[in-house]
Amino acid sequence: MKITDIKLGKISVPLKVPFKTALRTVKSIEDIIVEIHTDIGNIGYGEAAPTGVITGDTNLSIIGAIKDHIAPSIKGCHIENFEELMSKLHSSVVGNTSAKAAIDIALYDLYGQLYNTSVYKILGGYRKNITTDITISVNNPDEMVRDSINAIKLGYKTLKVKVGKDSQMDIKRLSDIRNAVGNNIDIRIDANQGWKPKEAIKTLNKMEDLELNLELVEQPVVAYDIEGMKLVTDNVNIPVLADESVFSERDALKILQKRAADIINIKLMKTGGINKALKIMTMAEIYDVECMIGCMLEAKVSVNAAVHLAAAKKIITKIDLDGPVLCKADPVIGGSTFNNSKITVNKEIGFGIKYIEGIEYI
Ligand SMILES: C[C@H](N)C(=O)N[C@@H](CCC(=O)O)C(=O)O
Ligand SMILES: [Mg+2]
Repeated sequence: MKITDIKLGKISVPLKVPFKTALRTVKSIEDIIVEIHTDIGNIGYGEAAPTGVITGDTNLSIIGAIKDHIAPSIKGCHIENFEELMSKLHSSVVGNTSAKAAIDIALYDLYGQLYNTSVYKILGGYRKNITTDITISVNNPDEMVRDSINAIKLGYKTLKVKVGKDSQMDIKRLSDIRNAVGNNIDIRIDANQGWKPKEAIKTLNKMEDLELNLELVEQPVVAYDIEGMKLVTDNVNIPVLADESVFSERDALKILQKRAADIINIKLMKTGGINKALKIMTMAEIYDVECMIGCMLEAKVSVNAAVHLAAAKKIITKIDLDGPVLCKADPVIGGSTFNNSKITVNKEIGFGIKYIEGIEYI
């Protein structure tokens, strides 16, 4: 199965409500779709999300990286030579992890098609069903309480509450939400790099004193401050999860060796796809550290790939794959089933993506 062409397009999918974090506010998903075509008519689908404030990737940089660097290095190659393809993909250009993720996903799709097997089975086939949390955007406390109650009515048992804009107000946000939802709901919080290390320690210890019963705190401090994150990890009881601090295997190794965080959040847009994510998971296994699998604001093509990875691997114990359920509509035909918090991995060959509505080809 030989790669003959790589086509690119854009999709635009409005969100149900604006998505707000300490880093950005977004009203719609504007992602790049990749189609890798082959000489025998198979197509592999991938998706890249332009999360400039986290990955540095924009739609124009994604298009440029694929057109100018990645496509020329993999066109004409055979899917059978998968290891070689991965090596060419990752050495074609530095950085550009979202562009690489889209290509990696499309290549895994074709690899599954080549061997007539669903990707999650090739990767390990650990389980068929997973349960995601849902993000509660950072807003005024009343709005966040309302959004939390609405999420619980839909059956969500875990809320991922965005904080990090004002630590005093964050304590009120969390107190109000915990009061409103009771103690049977898991609450994890994500500061998206918004606090200073000492501020994070003070805020998290206060939240503990108030018995807010938080499952974990995600990326309390700025991504590059590994010492600061370790300081937080060593001085609070709430488990610390490294998100923006871990893109590469080297980043993960540093965090693991220093014991700077308790859990690692793996996202395909940070690792550059499944192949690199697998290496981070193996390191986490060696250090006996659990992993979350997360997503950026992504539609179902790339989130479906993350579902396959999560379904395949035991080391992933926490799921944050709510991208598709935050959207007003789903333009992707095929793939896993998203029924609010319940996700069932699909069994079709490859990733099972059949068609994507409304692609504007570039
Ligand atoms: C969408 C997911 N629940 C999430 O919060 N992901 C990121 C932020 C993604 C973005 O800004 O697109 C995270 O920080 O965990
Ligand atoms: Mg995060």
